[in-house]
Amino acid sequence: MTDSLQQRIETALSQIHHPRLGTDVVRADVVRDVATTTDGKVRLTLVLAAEDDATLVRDVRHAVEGVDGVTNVRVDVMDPAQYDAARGDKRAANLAAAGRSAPARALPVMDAAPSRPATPAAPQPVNYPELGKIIAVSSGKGGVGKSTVAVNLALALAQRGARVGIMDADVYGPNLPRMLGVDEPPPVRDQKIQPLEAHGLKIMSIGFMIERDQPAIWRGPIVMKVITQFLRDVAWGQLDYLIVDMPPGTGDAQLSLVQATNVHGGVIVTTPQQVAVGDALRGVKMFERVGVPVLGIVENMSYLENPETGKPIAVFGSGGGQRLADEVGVPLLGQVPIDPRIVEGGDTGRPIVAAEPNASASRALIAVAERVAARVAERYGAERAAR
Ligand SMILES: Nc1ncnc2c1ncn2[C@@H]1O[C@H](COP(=O)(O)OP(=O)(O)OP(=O)(O)O)[C@@H](O)[C@H]1O
Repeated sequence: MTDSLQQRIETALSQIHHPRLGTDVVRADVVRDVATTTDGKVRLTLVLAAEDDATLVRDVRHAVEGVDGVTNVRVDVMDPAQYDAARGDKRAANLAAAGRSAPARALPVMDAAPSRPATPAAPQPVNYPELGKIIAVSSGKGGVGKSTVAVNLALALAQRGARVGIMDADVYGPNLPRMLGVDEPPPVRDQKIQPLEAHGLKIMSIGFMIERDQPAIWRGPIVMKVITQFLRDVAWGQLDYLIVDMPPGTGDAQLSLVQATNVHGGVIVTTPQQVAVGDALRGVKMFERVGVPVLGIVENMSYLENPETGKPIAVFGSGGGQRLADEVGVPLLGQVPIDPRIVEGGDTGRPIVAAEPNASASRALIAVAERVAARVAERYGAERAAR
């Protein structure tokens, strides 16, 4: 079983091209130490040089996540020198075993800063009252439409008259600039970063800070620093909601992001297939572990609409989102149909709720926003007395 899982992983990885080395990542020998468990957990090390494109991290993770039988993926990123040091330095390993300063566990990294010692301690959550209610949009797996839901949820809340900011914490694939049609370095005034604005939203993205295709390897501590900076040093003004587009997955990085501040609610995005393999459930558990109330589940790509009758065609089966919601005792916030205009709008900076407000998908997303607002109001009071 383990062997065949390993083989399937290798086959999936061999489809990923390594641009700098001109071959696939398996032949390029940059994926090392692939470890699997019988329940489908995978851990591997990706060796990246400073000049490599960080999107390789996401591609590798997505490829492994897509392998049949895989339930959880963890990718540790190291540069070649770190890898050699970590593998060759027995003295450091012995020290670590003796409980003294452990060797640096390389995590995703940006820039060529010297490696820092070990994983950072869990940060103390800081309150930012001016940010309003902080809502983290997450998913157990990549590619389920988490960013799409985050962006359209933010827009629909703004259309209801709320003051809304949206922040992209997805370091491996910051999608917000493309999806919202804004992409320039944010200006800095009075030592505050000014968020960009589009469609009535204030927007901050890690994507604004790095050049497209710029070599960027991300390191855990730096990611945390960027997130803290986004919360603390951005001139958001007074908001009613800050929507955070989280990195996909349910690992330590996600937890520490949620621990940087008091998150008021989590929204889990899933597709009917992901419900079946339990990724969405893990997403719910992740929030529960750190005491973030789960506002509900959004089932995305739930069905296709029959173009003639308008009736739903359940391509991937139906009822999964509702069953999961019942199982974990949270509401199903909505079922968003498959609509090619979502892809088009995402690529051209015109999210569907803004571009086609009457489409079924938009109506579903607007209803999600209404339920989110209602759940938040139930828990914490109305978004603003005057509204
Ligand atoms: N309901 C939908 N109908 C059709 N296409 C959709 C739908 N929802 C999302 N998509 C498309 O699926 C792709 C993945 O969506 P998105 O980037 O929002 O997912 P994600 O979970 O944030 O992914 P990542 O792991 O890359 O961050 C995009 O091309 C998006 O336009």
